[in-house]
Amino acid sequence: MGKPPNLYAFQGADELAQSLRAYVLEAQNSALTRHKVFRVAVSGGSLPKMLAQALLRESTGDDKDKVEFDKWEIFFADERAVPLDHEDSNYRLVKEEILDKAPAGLGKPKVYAIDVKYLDDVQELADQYEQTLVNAFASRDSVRLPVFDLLLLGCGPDGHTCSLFPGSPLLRESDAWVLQISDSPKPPPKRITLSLPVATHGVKIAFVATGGGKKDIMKQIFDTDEGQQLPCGLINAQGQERVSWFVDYPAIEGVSFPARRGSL
Ligand SMILES: O=C(O)[C@H](O)[C@@H](O)[C@H](O)[C@H](O)COP(=O)(O)O
Repeated sequence: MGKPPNLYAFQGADELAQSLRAYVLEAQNSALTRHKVFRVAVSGGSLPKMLAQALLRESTGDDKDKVEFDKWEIFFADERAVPLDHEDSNYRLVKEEILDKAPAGLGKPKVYAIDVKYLDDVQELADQYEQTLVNAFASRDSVRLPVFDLLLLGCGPDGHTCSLFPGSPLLRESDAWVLQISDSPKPPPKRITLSLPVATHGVKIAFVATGGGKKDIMKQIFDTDEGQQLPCGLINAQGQERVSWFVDYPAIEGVSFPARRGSL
């Protein structure tokens, strides 16, 4: 039996962002020591904004507190089947919130967007994105699953994460790396998403969930058996101590699972 996931709770966004920065940079530094590149998967929703608040704040000047974007490879944990400049695009969100605002001194990451040639065929869009991962992570023959150094995920009010929704047959996928969805309960309906095995195999997996709107689902995920069957709960169960949640106090109001408050 491994250890349970880590639940870190903060009074407000600023404290959360500060600790999220320390956590991401620790993951970055250890990945760079291991293989000179930092491979990250990011979600949409409120995450890119919080990530910007974490990464674009002033450095402490410490050697370890340095964002090295030129060594980052950014992938999408899920993406909507829309053009890259569309208001629903997660790529656009990450670009506008983080990349366009990053000072030049941090360097430029390599960003793996979806291939918009395939927008009309979501299965092909998913297959092509899987091929992008195959190429980026070397040949699939030698890699059973792509192992991201860090996955940065959000948690929906129904317990979904990436575009893996509660009760979806996609949760039973054990082979494919990237899946298509044509009837997402959260609009827009057409999306691609990493599969559960890929989402749970990260070296580190972080969830960011803030606001009182998350407290009911947080209670379910952390305090009930049924919650462990929800997509976020499945990642908690399989990822164990590799999973860390960054939440604010309103999001864990009434949650019994022990949270570490105020710092990592
Ligand atoms: O593209 C998406 O729809 C997201 O990747 C989705 O999985 C998101 O992370 C959650 O819905 C939480 O969203 P919030 O952080 O905005 O609550």
